[in-house]
Amino acid sequence: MVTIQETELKEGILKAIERAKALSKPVLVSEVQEINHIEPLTFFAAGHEPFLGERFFWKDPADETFIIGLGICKQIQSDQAADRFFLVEEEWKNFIEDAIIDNPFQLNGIGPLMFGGFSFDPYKEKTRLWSKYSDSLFHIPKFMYSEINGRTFFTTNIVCTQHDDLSLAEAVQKERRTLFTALADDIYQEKYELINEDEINPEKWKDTVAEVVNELKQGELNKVVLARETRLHFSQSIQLEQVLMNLFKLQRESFIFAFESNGDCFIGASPERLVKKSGASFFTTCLAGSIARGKTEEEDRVLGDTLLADPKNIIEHEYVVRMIKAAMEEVCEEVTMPSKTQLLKTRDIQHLYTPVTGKAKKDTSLLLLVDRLHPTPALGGLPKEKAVEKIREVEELDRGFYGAPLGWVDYKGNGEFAVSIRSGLIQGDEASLFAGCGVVEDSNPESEYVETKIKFRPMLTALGGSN
Ligand SMILES: C=C(O[C@H]1C=CC=C(C(=O)O)[C@@H]1O)C(=O)O
Ligand SMILES: [Mg+2]
Repeated sequence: MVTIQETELKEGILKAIERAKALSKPVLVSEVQEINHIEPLTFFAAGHEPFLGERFFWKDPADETFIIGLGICKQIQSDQAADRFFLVEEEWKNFIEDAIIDNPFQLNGIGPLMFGGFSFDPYKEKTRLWSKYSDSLFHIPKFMYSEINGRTFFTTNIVCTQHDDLSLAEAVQKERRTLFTALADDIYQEKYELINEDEINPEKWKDTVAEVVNELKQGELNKVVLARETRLHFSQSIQLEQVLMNLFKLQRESFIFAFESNGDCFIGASPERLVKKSGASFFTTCLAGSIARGKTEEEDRVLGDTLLADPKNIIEHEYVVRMIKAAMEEVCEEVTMPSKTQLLKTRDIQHLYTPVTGKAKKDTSLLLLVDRLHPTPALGGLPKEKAVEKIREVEELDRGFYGAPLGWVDYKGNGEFAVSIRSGLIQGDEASLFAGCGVVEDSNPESEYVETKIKFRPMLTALGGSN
């Protein structure tokens, strides 16, 4: 059994209350302790009772970083479209500025940290589908488990006001003890079955692809990514723990994420990094151009070679490389990337892949890079603004958080954002899945349709819908 030490939480809280009085504003106290290993999913599941609707889960493709948050000690939320990345960063900085932080460890992803993301396009007309997620939404958890390069940590975050007293420490310690006791429980399991899949207007979607191809031929636009939705109905409420467990088993080489908000949950397994910051180093990814996996090793290799040599996919990928390289060169002193395009393979699909790294110029923040990169031509198109306008005009779908930056930033400014593809929105006994594809001059609507069908597969399988 994992135990937690009763620490100097009281001292921190007393200090924070004093500071809250002096500054006349709430003050965060954050305490980090190194603990024994806990299965990340067990930790997430232990929050089922006390923190349902207030949890998040994050795993990176290399299994170097697992971050799971339970409860919300502070929310950063806005529907303001202009300067949204900058505004979130400002609010985050203000919040941690006067915090009392007890963290003796020099690692990223522990201590005060905000987790969340942004909508794809805050200027797109909203529907009810995404009513639980504002255009910018971040949670600072109450309790957080981090596994960083094999070491495991527990963070407690408490916001103290001038009206609080020491009873706050007792309440938090009690909550912590209850949580650690729940770790011994079995993961709660429920039997739910897919009863019906409703693809939203596939024929109309193909017509839109054809129309956009015609426009691309006229030359003003080079590429537009078009996405679509499929709606699933289940026999009873979908059990998130189960879905996460399936993603965990089947999509290990991807980012795996879940982000609950007011009863809904945005969840997925994305192979695409938007950007990671560790000190002055930035890591980003060009991922575009797709083909199916083979049934045998030989067939898989042939498909991979076909993809690497296919002119339509090469150009689809090249537009992404061009844009990301230019964006990185603007904010970095040096930018490194391999000269040859590589393949990235997940269980259901393979992609053209070019990793890009850079050493940032002084004072370049993670959210500044997010602003420069989002949406890359892997989700928007080229030229960026015109492509996003085209999507806004022709796409039926309300993308919400799909295809947008989702991830975390810690109090030192380090963190990581994935591009939240291969994802879905779970709403009780229903779910919407999203998938898109890069439309270029040589695109064929039927093949793009088939490509999006493959891209639904990771989530569909995790939900028990196909294999
Ligand atoms: C838009 C999606 O994938 C993007 C990422 C990789 C490959 C893509 C493609 O080949 O079209 C897409 O640009 C999605 O999965 O919904
Ligand atoms: Mg494609």
